[in-house]
Amino acid sequence: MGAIAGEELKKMDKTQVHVAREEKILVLVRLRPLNDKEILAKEAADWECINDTTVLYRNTLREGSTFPSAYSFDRVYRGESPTRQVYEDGPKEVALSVVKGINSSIFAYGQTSSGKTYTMTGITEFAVADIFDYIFKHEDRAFVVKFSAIEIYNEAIQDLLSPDSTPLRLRDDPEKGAVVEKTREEVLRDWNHFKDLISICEAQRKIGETSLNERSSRSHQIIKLTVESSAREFLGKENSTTLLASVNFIDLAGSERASQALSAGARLKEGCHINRSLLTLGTVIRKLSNGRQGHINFRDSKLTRILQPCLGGNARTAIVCTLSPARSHVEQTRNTLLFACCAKEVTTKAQINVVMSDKALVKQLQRELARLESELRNPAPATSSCDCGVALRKKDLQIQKMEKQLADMTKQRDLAQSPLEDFMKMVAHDESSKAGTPHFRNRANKWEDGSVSETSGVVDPDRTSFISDGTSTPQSTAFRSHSDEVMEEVLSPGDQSEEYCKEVQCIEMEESLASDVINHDEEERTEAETHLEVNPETGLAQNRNPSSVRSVRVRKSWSRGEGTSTPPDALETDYYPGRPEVHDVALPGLEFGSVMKLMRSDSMSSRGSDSTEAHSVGTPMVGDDGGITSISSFVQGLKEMRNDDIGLDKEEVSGTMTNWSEEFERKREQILELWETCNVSLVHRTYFFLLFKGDQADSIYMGVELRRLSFMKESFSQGNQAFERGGQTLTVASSLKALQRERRMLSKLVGKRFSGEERKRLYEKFGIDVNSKRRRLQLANQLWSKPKDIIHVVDSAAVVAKLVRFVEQGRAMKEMFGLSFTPPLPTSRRSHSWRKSMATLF
Ligand SMILES: Nc1ncnc2c1ncn2[C@@H]1O[C@H](COP(=O)(O)OP(=O)(O)OP(=O)(O)O)[C@@H](O)[C@H]1O
Repeated sequence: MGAIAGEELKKMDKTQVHVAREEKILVLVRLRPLNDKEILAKEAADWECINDTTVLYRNTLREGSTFPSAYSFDRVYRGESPTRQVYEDGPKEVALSVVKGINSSIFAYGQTSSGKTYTMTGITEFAVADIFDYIFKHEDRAFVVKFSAIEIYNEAIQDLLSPDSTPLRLRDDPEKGAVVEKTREEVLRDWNHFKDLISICEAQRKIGETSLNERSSRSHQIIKLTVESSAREFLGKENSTTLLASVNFIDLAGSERASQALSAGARLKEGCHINRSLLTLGTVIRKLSNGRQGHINFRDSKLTRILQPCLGGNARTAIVCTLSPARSHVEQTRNTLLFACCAKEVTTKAQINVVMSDKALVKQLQRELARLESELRNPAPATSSCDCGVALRKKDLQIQKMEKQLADMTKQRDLAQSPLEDFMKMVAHDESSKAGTPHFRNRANKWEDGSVSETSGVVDPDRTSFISDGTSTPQSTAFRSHSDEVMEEVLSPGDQSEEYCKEVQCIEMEESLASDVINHDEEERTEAETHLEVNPETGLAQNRNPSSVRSVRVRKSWSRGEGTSTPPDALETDYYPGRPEVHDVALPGLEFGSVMKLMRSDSMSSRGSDSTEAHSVGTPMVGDDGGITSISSFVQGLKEMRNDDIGLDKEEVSGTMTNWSEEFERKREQILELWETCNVSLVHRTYFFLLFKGDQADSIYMGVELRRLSFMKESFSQGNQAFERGGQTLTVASSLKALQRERRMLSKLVGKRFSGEERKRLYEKFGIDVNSKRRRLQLANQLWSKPKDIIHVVDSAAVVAKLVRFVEQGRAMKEMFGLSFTPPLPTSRRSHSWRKSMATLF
């Protein structure tokens, strides 16, 4: 079967050619008169058709019922309405669709004894008569009408034309749906033949007596007429086509209450099957009426499988719902009406079914092909405008796609730019701070000249500085820990405001550290809290809750304060592809590698410095941002210093070579002391100490370090600023302040890097009471504090190395960084016990 095509179809008038017409199921309601039994029982007729479409429940005794009393359908029929009228008003048109190649179904639904068989018998006869009539009137067409009939009895399919009671099988056909196999089909010859076949069916159909119906149908009966027709003029020709459709006349068994039908035994069993299959039908109809949402359980009964095409498929369908008006059946009547209400919402999609001969099909396809080829060769104006439309639509799609790509790329660019812009702002701020005009603003708190809003109360646990409301100047509210007090005299107002800005900028990075503090054990919490003790001098209150510290943290800063020369390049490892991860020394919160890169490069250019920050060595390695420099930046700084003319000549180098072992010890002692005097970063000391252990190739670095430190010491002792490379300056105070900050940062790592047991051993080793408060800070303060005690030095280096995740790899590391200045000479291994110490310490 297929769509309408072919010569023959050209003969059909336009109204006949409806392809896949969608329409609602036609629903009629027929009210029968009270039967003799009901009259005898003086039953009241509670239902009445008040017009052609509405049936009304008239029971004054039941007023106040929640059920509706009026129901409307396509047509309703009162008891005295003849079946002919019922047929003519709707089922006729539906049934006669079959002669035009459209499948159709008419079925009766209702409770037992409501008049289904009475109605369907009439409708079937009228329809067949009309079909015959149509055939007689259309002599130009050759018709073939086939008759078949089945019943579904107790969920078994029986052929009503066959005496064989063997159940028929139901098979799923991909095109036709459920097909009953081996059904006997009779070609109808005439009216009489039809009547004979109907008689056979009536004789075969299971009828039983119940208290409600003497001749109660105990099965669902389906009479099927299949109508084929072809135009006579094309018969036998290769271009002939055939219209093929079926009409089903379905007389359902009636729902019944066992108590009312007084059924028992076989009747009761039949009733169960009937009710179950009708229940499935009701469910299917209800789901279909809801718009086919979800699974529809057609396969739950043979009835619904067979009826599937009638219920929303390729068929026109009419349902006649039959009712008993008797008061005793009011519930069953209501159920029927509810079914009818659902059914009228169900839509079917019928189409004309055309069967083409193979030859006709080939010819049809050839014609279609020729037409398309001709269109291609000679595009009509209409066609070309159509092409233009298609091209335009394509272009539109392309534009839409490109616009989306553009939007995505813009988003990506903005994402990449935002950290850069942030940094630019910071740099700008840095510059303006230097110029003495601090004007930093952060998201949470508006600062002007270093003040902060009342609600914020920013507390930096590291600097233990407190910033209060606008009435308190940074100077007056500066709250310092004991270690910061020494800085008092060196902080100018400008310095302070800049420092505050930087602190806020640092907050984001420090947040991770703070959260470590918060999330660690109680000991850690105690330390963090005691860190924020009230300044007894100012008596200013402050927020001591670490979580409030976190809440105001805003942004990481990569700028550095003056006097702190450690570069903010803890992620410098990004510039050393392939470097073992173990060399990366970065504090928590420094995982913004790409951001760092951007900021770093921009920072340098904005300052007009020639890599100043990356080249500074030896000064405290924790900047204002709290970051600890990486080993790579440390090495970079060493190389720069080595390459510069700092007064070392070859004679000096070669002279020291002669007795290098002694020279090394001597220089190392000096360096250790100078580190302490000049407040050199503990991380720097650790790197240097662990990298340079006595190889002659190290001599140049030892010399450079010694000279640099000596110069620094001299400058400090004269009260001058020690210069750092690139114009950076360093004072005793600023170097000490940075060193103290570094100690605090390191103290926060103690809980992360060492287990509880290891910490306990460390406290004991460094003479710290394991139950004392702020013992981690005590430990950090102890590190590298005894330059003359080599055991202490070795232990300190081991602790710091672990805190910053530096793993000494001796020569391999140095060579990797290209630190050998002179060709390697035979090494005289010193008996430094640091390795041993590292192993036993933790
Ligand atoms: N509209 C009607 N006018 C007059 N008599 C009717 C009408 N409808 C039904 N009857 C009569 O009511 C009785 C029951 O009808 P019928 O057998 O058609 O009911 P049914 O719904 O098919 O019952 P079941 O489901 O038990 O088979 C029959 O005697 C029939 O003649």
